[in-house]
Amino acid sequence: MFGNSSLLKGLIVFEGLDGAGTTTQLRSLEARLEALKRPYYITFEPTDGAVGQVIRTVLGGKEAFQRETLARLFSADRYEHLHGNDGMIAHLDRGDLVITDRYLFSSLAYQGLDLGMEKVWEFNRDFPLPEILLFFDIPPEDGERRYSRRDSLEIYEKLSTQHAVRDNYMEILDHLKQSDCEVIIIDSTKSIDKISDQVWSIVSRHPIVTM
Ligand SMILES: Nc1ncnc2c1ncn2[C@@H]1O[C@H](COP(=O)(O)OP(=O)(O)OP(=O)(O)O)[C@@H](O)[C@H]1O
Ligand SMILES: Cc1cn([C@H]2C[C@H](O)[C@@H](COP(=O)(O)O)O2)c(=O)[nH]c1=O
Repeated sequence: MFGNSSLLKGLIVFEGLDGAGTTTQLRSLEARLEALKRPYYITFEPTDGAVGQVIRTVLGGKEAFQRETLARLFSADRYEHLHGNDGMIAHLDRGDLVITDRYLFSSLAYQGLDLGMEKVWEFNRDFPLPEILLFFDIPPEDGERRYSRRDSLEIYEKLSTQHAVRDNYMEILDHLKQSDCEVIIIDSTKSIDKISDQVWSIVSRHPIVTM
């Protein structure tokens, strides 16, 4: 896994368990990039495109697909997210710093639970790796406390599942040592402001922000 993958300069990925705080940190990062008037594109997976909307019905429990169908849908959504007309590559070509909330590592960690990571990798092996991966690390119990405040839960938001997802993420981070992707682990139990400062200390040194 990852050994022969290419790297997309200017692409930063946020990953973590449910409730790790990636949405909160993306908002904070967006405010800082906006204030500095740096070129950026903040995005997420599953996307709000046609395939992403179908995926959301499955995550919400309204629709049930075969496990492999779901893994292939995430991969199809990602293809469009990356290569679509207004996709991540188009933004990178325009000179934007691109930050996405979740990417192929989520497929490996979550769909890997049912199918095994090697099988999921088959559907994702052609996607390039990001330049930087920020992994927002949180004990599953803390994540659960945060997402449990929501009105409705999604299919993966169960404590036992989150433990298994975290194990998969740890394996993924280990595999990434074979690649040129820079992996940074963020302690997501810290305060929102402290994490925001740490994220900014990493992102603000990127050439697209400093130039
Ligand atoms: N560092 C933090 N300390 C305490 N609470 C936090 C922290 N970061 C986020 N939260 C709170 O936890 C909840 C979940 O945060 P957020 O939506 O950012 O997580 P997420 O990683 O995007 O979750 P998911 O992937 O499940 O959508 C929110 O109520 C948010 O205010
Ligand atoms: C991209 C992607 C996501 N998932 C899962 C992970 C989360 O449980 C949800 C997305 O929820 P969020 O609150 O919007 O972060 O979907 C997945 O299983 N596989 C994937 O590839």
